[in-house]
Amino acid sequence: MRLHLCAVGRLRAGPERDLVDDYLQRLGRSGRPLGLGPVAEHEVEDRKGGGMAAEAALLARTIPEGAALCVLDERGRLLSSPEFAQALADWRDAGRQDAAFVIGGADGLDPGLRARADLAVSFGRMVWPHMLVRVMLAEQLYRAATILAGAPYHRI
Ligand SMILES: C[S@@+](CC[C@H](N)C(=O)[O-])C[C@H]1O[C@@H](n2cnc3c(N)ncnc32)[C@H](O)[C@@H]1O
Repeated sequence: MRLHLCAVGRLRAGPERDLVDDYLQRLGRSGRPLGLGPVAEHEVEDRKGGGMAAEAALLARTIPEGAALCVLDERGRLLSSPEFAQALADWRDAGRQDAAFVIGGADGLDPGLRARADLAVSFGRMVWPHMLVRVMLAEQLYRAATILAGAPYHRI
């Protein structure tokens, strides 16, 4: 199952970029034997001030047809890392070819896109900047792969 990180906004060179690159590289290696990956990042930017709806239209173009859709949203479900890993395994085992993980922009995610999601995941009730959410998502995807592989990275 191919994995897609779809985000509003560009992650410029810096510590967050380095962390995302590191976790995605590790995910690429750990995920391959599990049938998870490759991982692709898609960044969109609406320069015309069209708001959430315009961003949703740009994001929608990056989400492959039939992909399992997971949105990141502070109003979403609070999952443990093993529960998140299980969601990935369930989509893979159900024969999904793609899974897309979507991070919104400054105003959040368009309600229509949120309504389409198979899963809305919250990293807590506080609002995080989109670039930190991308780092945390990359780490949780890598952690999920290690959990599914039975590797010792996730110790609890
Ligand atoms: C700066 S936040 C936007 C917050 C916006 N006020 C809202 O209502 O969604 C940018 C994006 O980061 C993600 N995000 C921020 N905090 C989050 C959290 N606690 N859990 C999951 N995703 C979060 C969401 O995808 C959000 O659209």
